[in-house]
Amino acid sequence: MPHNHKKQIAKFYYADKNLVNKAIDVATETQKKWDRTPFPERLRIWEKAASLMANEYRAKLNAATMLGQAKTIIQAEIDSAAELIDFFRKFSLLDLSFPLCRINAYFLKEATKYQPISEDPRVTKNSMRYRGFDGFVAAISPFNFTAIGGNLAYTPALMGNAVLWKPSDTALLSNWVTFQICREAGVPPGVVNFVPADGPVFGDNITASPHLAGINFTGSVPTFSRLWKQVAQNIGMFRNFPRLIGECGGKNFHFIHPSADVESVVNGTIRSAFEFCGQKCSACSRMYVPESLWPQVKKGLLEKRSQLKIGDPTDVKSFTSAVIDNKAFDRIKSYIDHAKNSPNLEVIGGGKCDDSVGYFIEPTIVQSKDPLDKIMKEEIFGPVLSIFVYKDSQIKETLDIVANSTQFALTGAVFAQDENFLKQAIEDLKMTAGNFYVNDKSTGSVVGQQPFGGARMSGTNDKAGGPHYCLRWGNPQAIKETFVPLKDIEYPYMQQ
Ligand SMILES: NC(=O)c1ccc[n+]([C@@H]2O[C@H](COP(=O)([O-])OP(=O)(O)OC[C@H]3O[C@@H](n4cnc5c(N)ncnc54)[C@H](O)[C@@H]3O)[C@@H](O)[C@H]2O)c1
Ligand SMILES: N[C@@H](CCC=O)C(=O)O
Repeated sequence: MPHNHKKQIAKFYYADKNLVNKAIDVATETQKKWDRTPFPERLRIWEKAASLMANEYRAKLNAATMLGQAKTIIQAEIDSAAELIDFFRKFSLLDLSFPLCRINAYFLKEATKYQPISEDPRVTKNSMRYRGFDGFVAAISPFNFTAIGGNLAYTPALMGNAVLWKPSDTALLSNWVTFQICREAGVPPGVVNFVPADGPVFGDNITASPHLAGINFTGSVPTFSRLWKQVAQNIGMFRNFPRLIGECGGKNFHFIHPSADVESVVNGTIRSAFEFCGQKCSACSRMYVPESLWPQVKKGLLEKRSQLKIGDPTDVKSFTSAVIDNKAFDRIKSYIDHAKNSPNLEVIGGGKCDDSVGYFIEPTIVQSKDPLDKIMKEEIFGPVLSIFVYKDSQIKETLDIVANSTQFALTGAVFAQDENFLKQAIEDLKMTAGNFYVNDKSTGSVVGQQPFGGARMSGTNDKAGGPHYCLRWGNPQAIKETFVPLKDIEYPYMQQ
């Protein structure tokens, strides 16, 4: 769908301040009833939604993701089929009240089966139950993963919350399809409220409501920082301390050791940097290569890059398509222009940008003589890979630059066959990534296998797709029941 057409549809359906506030009222009211819906019933609905996504609506979801977000066939399948279904099915197997256990969900059950100690069950019974929050949760999702939108809105809902889901302007179609499927599966009206809106209109109004109980955000650092500040400014006004979860950007690295397998390095880097035009928060965007391997790595990267077909996402031969919109096009192009104009930088592959029929940017490789140039430090969120070639004698110093030159800590990878080096690198780079890869690319986490999230300015690291994530949306209540009469106010030592 051409972007300006999407914008027109979006404007037509955008919620204004009054509609956002109406949705808040509906959610706050619905929460009370929804929270009383027993877990087995909620689980049946989630299972049904996953089944609809996996069968009847799989093609529709994938097509919506391809048309709306310009994902190729394989990228759409990874996202709006596989990952979205995994979020629903793996989380829906989290059964808090019945001993239903399946292999994929066993770790979730382990995390939630804890019950407090009851020293003498004839006298007292202690238990813990999970409620939703006393208010509403705002789920604010990014354009780049249909699955992330589904997870942000429906995991809090599974835990008993009522949600306002604000989709991204540029992912409306697939997110709407997800919402419709969930309604068909039986999620009652008012539990998840689909509220397309201008970002600031939505953000300003939810943070002005006393009923805001949580924000489940994925997107850029500036947007999350703004929301956090607004919550802080209004802190005396809320009924709860709103729970803030935010997964943000990255400047993800591939560090190559002289002992690395060059073929893995080349293939892993091309895929990580250029799949979906580098518009994955985990995409490799900076790379550090030793001088001794540079001729082979450079040859491999340039050869593979030149074979990539960039075109219509519905063409099975396309590796990637256009970037998401004109704003992204301008931002990415400005970094490529910077590379073309800077004496420290050289564009060694790609570099062409053409917005005549779509926002097309060639997969671009830039070599930087300066490891601290902004192109090596800032998130670009596009198909631009920046490379610093280091002297083999300066591994330690280069690792230090990898660890401390950006504000982010989302994903990173080291490639090496030398086991002693790997042991050392895992320690030296400990704080650089929430998701760390050894001899593998920095993208492609799978729900339940590599729980996802970064620290530092990359986010609150609550690990979507892992056992702890659900608990962040639960509001546990400890209950003590006493079975013997309370007969006295005197303490035992007074009775002698
Ligand atoms: N860490 C992760 O798991 C992860 C995953 C995907 C994307 N991302 C990050 O997301 C970014 C790309 O996504 P994007 O371009 O959609 O991000 P964005 O920050 O521009 O938008 C995210 C969402 O916030 C909304 N928004 C904008 N201004 C707002 C405001 N003032 N109040 C409330 N909501 C507002 C947008 O409309 C959108 O729905 C990148 O930085 C990427 O790294 C991170
Ligand atoms: N699950 C994704 C990360 C999502 C970010 O956009 C990956 O690891 O590729």
